[in-house]
Amino acid sequence: MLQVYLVRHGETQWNAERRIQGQSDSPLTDKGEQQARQVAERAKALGITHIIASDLGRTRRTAEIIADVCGCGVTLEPRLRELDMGVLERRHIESLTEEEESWRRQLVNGTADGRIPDGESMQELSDRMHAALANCLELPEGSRPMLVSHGMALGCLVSTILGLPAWAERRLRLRNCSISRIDYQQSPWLASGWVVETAGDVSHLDAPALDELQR
Ligand SMILES: O=C(O)[C@H](O)COP(=O)(O)O
Repeated sequence: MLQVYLVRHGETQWNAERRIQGQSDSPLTDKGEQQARQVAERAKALGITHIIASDLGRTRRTAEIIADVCGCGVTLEPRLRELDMGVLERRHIESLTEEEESWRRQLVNGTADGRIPDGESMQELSDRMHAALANCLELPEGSRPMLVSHGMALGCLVSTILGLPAWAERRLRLRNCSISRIDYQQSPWLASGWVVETAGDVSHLDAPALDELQR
């Protein structure tokens, strides 16, 4: 049975400032670096063999820290990027006009084909995340990969594995440096294929990220 571990990157400067990132980027905070080091220790204990990361800076940095401790390389996978948040990227979430907030709420409240102007729909996000995940099935027998990605991207992947439509209301919170596990299996008691074993585990972290305090 193939186990795939999913990690959201460490806390960034814009996470802390509640600024929309999407496919724009900001550096990890000191806490984000600390979180990444704690994920790395858990990854080593789990016997992670491959680190596959979104090519954005915050995920690359998180992956590098994990890979250094696990002694493996990092493969960059652009399909693991965060949802493209279009014209609202870089904007502080409290600064949005009513119309701009309505665009963002379409993504949060579940609207088929909802998107921010110049951005991506949740269905488009789901399609590319599942394509990136499917590549893990090509890894050598006995591999144990860890995918380093983003909050909405991983939330969409886990939700769709559970059978929700990509545009379903967002009700799964994945904290910075949380670890989720999905298995590809043929158990007689579960649907064949991908199943969710754990979601959003933060037991390896010793301090909440700012976004936990803000929400
Ligand atoms: O700000 C965003 O774009 C997302 O809501 C969170 O993205 P992140 O997981 O890359 O921080």
